[in-house]
Amino acid sequence: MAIQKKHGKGRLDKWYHLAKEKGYRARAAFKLVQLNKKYGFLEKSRVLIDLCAAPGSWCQVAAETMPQGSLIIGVDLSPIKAIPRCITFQSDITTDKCRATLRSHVKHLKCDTVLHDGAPNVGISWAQDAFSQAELVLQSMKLATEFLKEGGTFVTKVFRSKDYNALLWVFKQLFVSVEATKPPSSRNVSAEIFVVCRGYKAPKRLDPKFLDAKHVFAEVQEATPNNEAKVFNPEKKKRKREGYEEGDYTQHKEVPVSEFIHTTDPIAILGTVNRLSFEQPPNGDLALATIDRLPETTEEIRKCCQDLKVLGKKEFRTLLRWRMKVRDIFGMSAKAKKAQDAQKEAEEGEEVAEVEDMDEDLKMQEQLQRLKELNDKHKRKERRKENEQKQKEIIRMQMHMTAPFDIGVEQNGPAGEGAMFNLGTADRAEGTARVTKGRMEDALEESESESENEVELDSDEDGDYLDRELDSMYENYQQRREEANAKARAKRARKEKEKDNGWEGLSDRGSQASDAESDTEEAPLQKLPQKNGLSSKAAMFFDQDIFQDLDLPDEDDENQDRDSAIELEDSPDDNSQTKQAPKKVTIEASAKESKKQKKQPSPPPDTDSESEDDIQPAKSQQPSSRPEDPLTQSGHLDINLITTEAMTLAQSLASGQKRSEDLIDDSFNKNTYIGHDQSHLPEWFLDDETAHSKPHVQTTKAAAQALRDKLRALNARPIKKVREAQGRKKMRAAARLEKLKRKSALLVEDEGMSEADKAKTLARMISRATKKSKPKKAGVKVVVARGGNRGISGRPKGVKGKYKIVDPRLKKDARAEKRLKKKMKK
Ligand SMILES: C[S@@+](CC[C@H](N)C(=O)[O-])C[C@H]1O[C@@H](n2cnc3c(N)ncnc32)[C@H](O)[C@@H]1O
Repeated sequence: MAIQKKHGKGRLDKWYHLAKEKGYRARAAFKLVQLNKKYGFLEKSRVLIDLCAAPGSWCQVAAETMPQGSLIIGVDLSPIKAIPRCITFQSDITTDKCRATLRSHVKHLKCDTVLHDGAPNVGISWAQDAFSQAELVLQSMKLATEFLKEGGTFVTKVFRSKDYNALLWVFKQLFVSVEATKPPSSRNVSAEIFVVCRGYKAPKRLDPKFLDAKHVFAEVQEATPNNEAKVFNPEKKKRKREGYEEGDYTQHKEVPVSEFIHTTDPIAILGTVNRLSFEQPPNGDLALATIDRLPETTEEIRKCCQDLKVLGKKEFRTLLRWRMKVRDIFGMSAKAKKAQDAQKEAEEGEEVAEVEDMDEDLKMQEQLQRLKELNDKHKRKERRKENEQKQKEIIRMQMHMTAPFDIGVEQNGPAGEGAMFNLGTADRAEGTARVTKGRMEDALEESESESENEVELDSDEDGDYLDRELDSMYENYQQRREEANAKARAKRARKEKEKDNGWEGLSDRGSQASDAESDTEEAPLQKLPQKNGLSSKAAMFFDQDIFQDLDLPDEDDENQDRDSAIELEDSPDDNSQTKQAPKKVTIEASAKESKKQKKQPSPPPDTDSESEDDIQPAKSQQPSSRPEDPLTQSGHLDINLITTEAMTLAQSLASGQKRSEDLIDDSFNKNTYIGHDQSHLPEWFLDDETAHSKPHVQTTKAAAQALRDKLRALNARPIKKVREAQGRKKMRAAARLEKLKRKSALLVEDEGMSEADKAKTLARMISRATKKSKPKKAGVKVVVARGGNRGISGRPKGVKGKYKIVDPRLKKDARAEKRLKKKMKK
């Protein structure tokens, strides 16, 4: 019998509930009830044998239906709980023992009916797996022929299979009437059929071939079994609707454990065998005894060996692992053999090259590989950091924030012990020129090629291991912050963009410069300002952006430069000029200007200076050449104060609290020029500095209030569209008035008209001209009865004035009607 889950689908059908209600042990009881209803054999029977009777529901039905005092004997592989008026015992119906027991119960009597409802339980217990269904039927029929009286009935279950016809043929030889039927209580999905054989012919002599499976069932070649699939995918086992394998009479296969250990194909054994036995054969097996005694042979292993058919993947793996261990112990594995050979050779005194086990070797290699990768990763990180530092230095140098000697360019030797970026090394490799040209790729290449040296140089001995740790921790912290905070992400992106832009701009400039001076390949530090005999440090200092804006007038053209963006007002007595100051000092404009200048690097400073000794900072651009003029086309200044700081400044300038010179003075502060080398400072420190180390700009309440008022007034203004519409209206009214004036003048001059008519016409014209257009009549609002408005009575929500609720189909229907009419016309 195939295993059926108690709570499987379809299991708890009406027959199940009915059986429970009636007190039958199985729903199968109704199959017999229905068969008997159709053929009526139970009522006539006095002696009945029920083969494969457990749990005993057929016996129950028989006991209920058969006449009082009838003999009912039930036999099964499984134990059957006692049933009133029934004799039951546990036995295999295919054995002689069972036949003998039956004989002992039946004694001299002959049976009226033999029932057989057996089905081998494949994969549950070896004993139940012994015979295929068809063979079991044949066995049961063998018993039936022995115990049935002439005219007796044999009821058996058969599965639809290729053996079915052969079985029927045999039945027909022995019985007068053979009928196959499927009672309603038998599930449709089940392949079972019940064959009711009536009128046993009771031949005096029965050809044994009739009951020999070999002769009855045709031999069918079996396909090669896939043992691995059986072992590792037991759950994928297909249910055998067509009965069970043939030709294998002893389906229960048992092999000694020692065979499993010895075999070269353990999976085949696990897939085909039912049990691995620890039982000693009659002549004894030493290997088996040893395996049995091994500590590796645990209780779990023994249990697994008991019944292989019920094992899962995990258990099979356990068994295979155990086999490997035992083979190692017995010296049967390749590993053990190698070790043995080595030992043997060593004993023989020969020189033995020790060959390590392959697995160990691999493990070692893997470990080494891992270590190497770790090391490489660390090195790569170090290199990246170095390159970043170099990049920063170069940018700073390009921006003239660092004097060459700060980074050791002016020195011939290395820049010192603790220098992060050793240009001396780069110089040796002809890298300085390229570096100063802004060719970062080259510098990177260079640094790559020198990576090994650098790594060595920058070892932990340099004492900055902790710094690096701190840096990496800070990097991690920033990453975490960026992940959690979109603002931080945006800031980072901005920073990176700025970095990129800055670099490109500088590269361009650098490349332009290098183009200009392309003849000299080796032009070290071409961009370093060397003008007017200034020391490179001084030139660098005055080359900063901040000096580009500053137009220090020459004594000659001092008076001509009054139109420059920031005008120096030297004469406080000149009131008119002082009053004009806020207009002339365009804070926003100059801010924009300086920003622009930052973006567009100023052209190289003029070297045609007259005096070589004078400190001659770069001239600022003349107003005419400025891309943005603070004066608009209308001649007004484009002043747009949008920050409190700007407003404060403007107010203080307007009220005379501050002069433009003060502004210039204020712009020189500790944050203006970062002359010192910051390359050694950690990133987290620099970040913090950029965030907080800024000049503090004073703001006043009055400025804030003025800005607020300004914005309020701005907000109170109608929007452009409305203003335009209002203007158009005014224009139209003016045009109408003009027309009226012209007409009235003509009217007055008309002599043909009486004064009364003139007055009338004039009044009409005036009333027409001043007549306001009637306000549009509020129409009826159409509300479609859809969504929340469906089926409502009363005013729909949010609808004011007149309304009409319309059906959503109204429009479509109206259209359809139109269409129909059109068709009809045609
Ligand atoms: C479907 S059940 C029988 C149900 C039973 N007719 C009833 O009314 O409860 C099939 C039974 O056949 C039994 N069986 C299978 N092979 C057997 C064998 N070789 N000898 C005895 N019983 C066997 C199984 O133990 C199982 O209990």
